[in-house]
Amino acid sequence: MVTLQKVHGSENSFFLLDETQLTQPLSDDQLTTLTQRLTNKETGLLGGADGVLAITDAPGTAGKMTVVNTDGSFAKLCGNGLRTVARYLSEKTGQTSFRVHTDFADLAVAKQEPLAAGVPAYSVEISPVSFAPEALPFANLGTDRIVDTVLPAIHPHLKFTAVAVPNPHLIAFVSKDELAGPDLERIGKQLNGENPYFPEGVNVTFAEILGQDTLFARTYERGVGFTNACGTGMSATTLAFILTHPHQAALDRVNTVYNPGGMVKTVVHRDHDHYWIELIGNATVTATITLPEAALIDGDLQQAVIKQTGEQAAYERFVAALPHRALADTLTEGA
Ligand SMILES: N[C@H](CCC[C@H](N)C(=O)O)C(=O)O
Repeated sequence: MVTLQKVHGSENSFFLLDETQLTQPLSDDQLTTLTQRLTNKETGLLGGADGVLAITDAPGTAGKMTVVNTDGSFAKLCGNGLRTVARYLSEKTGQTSFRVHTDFADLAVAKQEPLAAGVPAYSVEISPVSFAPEALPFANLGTDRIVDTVLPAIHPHLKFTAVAVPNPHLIAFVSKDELAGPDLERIGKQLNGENPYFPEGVNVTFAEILGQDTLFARTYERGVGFTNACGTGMSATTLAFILTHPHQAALDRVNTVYNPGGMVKTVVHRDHDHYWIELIGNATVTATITLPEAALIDGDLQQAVIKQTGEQAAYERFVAALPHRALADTLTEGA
């Protein structure tokens, strides 16, 4: 039998699968097929999800995280998901501070004080960070560095920042009306379909500046579409905030980022010539799913035994008490 978890960070939801339970790890094709099956909002389990987080052994770290978007594409990193993987590995190994392996870096993670009763929290390292065109990749935009830059091919007057953390992000600071308007979806769809600018797609975030060190972020994700939150997106956005609005944000200072699914904290650090971002937020397990290994491999979900954990109620109490809920509630994607 195999047990998966249904998890979320800021209501950005995933199925978490510890592949070390399996007689052999899944192939990339099997993981892609399983992800599309499990996460489908109509035919998947528990109303679907935004992706799958697969854990495998990795020498010298507590384990490796592989991220698959709901469309089956692989992602370089997932900030909200990494917090739930940190919790899973902490509870599995008893460690509270350790590293999780990804193809691009071994990332430091640590258990934090709960955000509220029944709302466990973890901090995770978001890195490596790069503004280089080949890191996103981007091309055909008339520049090899996009920081506070108008990109007429994408929007007539918004100023964008593009950064890989290491998955690709394109960020603009906008008004409240623009945040709720049609442009985010239009740009998200344009740059995640066939296009000469971001050939591998890009996560697009619009953020409203609410005050010093305080943002509201909404993301149209590569490989998913709108989600309630994007951890790497909120991390990249606070780096862009510091670079483009130096009177309202600063390195090594705590930022609060509200999103349709809740809230996270970030701190942007700079070591010599490179940035890294600390992302702190909830790691909630809403259910466990148990089924025979063969049924999992075959995508036969009929046999799945589902147990709710009861944690969602505590998370909803925490979110209900947050400021800016009115704006969030107008933007929440079905949980
Ligand atoms: N859609 C993203 C991966 C998930 C990132 C997001 N869910 C997060 O929390 O960082 C990509 O393809 O780069």
